[in-house]
Amino acid sequence: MTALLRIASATVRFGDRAALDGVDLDVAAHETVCVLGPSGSGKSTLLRAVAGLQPLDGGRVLLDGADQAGTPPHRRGVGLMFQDHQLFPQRDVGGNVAFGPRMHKVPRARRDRRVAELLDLVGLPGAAGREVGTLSGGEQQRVALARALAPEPRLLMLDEPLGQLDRSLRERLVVELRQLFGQLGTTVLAVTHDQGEAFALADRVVVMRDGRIAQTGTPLAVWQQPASEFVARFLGFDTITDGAVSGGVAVTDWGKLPVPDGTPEGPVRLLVRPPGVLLGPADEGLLCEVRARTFRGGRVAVILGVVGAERGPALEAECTLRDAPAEGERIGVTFDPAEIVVLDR
Ligand SMILES: Nc1ncnc2c1ncn2[C@@H]1O[C@H](COP(=O)(O)OP(=O)(O)OP(=O)(O)O)[C@@H](O)[C@H]1O
Repeated sequence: MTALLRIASATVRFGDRAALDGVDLDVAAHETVCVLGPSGSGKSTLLRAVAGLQPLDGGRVLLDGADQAGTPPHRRGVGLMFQDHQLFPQRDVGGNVAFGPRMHKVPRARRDRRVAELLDLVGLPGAAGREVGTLSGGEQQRVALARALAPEPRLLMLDEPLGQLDRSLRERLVVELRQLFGQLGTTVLAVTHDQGEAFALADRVVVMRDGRIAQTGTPLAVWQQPASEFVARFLGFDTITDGAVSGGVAVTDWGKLPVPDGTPEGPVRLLVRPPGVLLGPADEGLLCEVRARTFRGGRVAVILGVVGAERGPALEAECTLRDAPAEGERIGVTFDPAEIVVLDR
């Protein structure tokens, strides 16, 4: 199957620094791919290169198999929605949404029908006559989305689409967006620095670092098996330590940890995901003391120090509020081998 979008060895340099450094990425039709990464990792440059707003210094961008070199942005059939969605303030909602179809000389009656349909879809039925200045931030975002969808782009690209909205609104909109893209069969390439947003929206996530792809996979696969320390820390996992593997176990600051079958002997870097840190009575397993508790939604992150190794790295467990031990309490820790990940160095 041909990818709808193929990015092959894409390279963009600013001076002697590569903002994109040989990036390869395919996006299939109807797929939603979210590009994640810290500030400056090249996410926006990647979108701009696909849109034709940023020339490549090397490599190619293909849409439906056709090399886009020399094709100007407005002929690529891609829709773009930026963080500062920049609605036209002098036009009403309908005028904003109809902008693309008008440029493509779509007849008025069809245009009006399309505007009404799209406003229904984004949850703003009947809003065509409203002034843009009277809309809330979330409503403006929806209008920007309807405007980007109006010309029926073969690829929709979103740059921090929900960036400026408050968290609860973002969480709601991201669910709506996912439903909407599923319903329309839209192919989406989105950029965000917010992992929660990416994981909720994407069929596949791509984590970038310094202009390169650090990891790509389904949200679940990346979450459960971060490939490297960089990806693990970017996702917020800090329970990482060195170990020495021998005979199927790793000797670490946290005692002997089971490692996955096939892990080579010798030094390793290990991540213990919080669900793999199991709490029990103080006389069983590794003796730890609760240093702190942090509330995260309905769960509690329990930060543990190993008794007798106070300077060693902290462990983090995850509990329900009811099961969370109190600060200062001593408990015994055992480890679930399924949650131990060997990281690439
Ligand atoms: N026009 C430009 N001129 C010079 N350097 C640039 C230009 N555009 C981007 N860069 C540099 O390229 C690198 C990648 O930038 P890019 O905007 O793609 O990152 P990003 O991952 O989207 O970051 P953010 O999350 O902060 O938007 C950065 O180091 C940036 O400073």
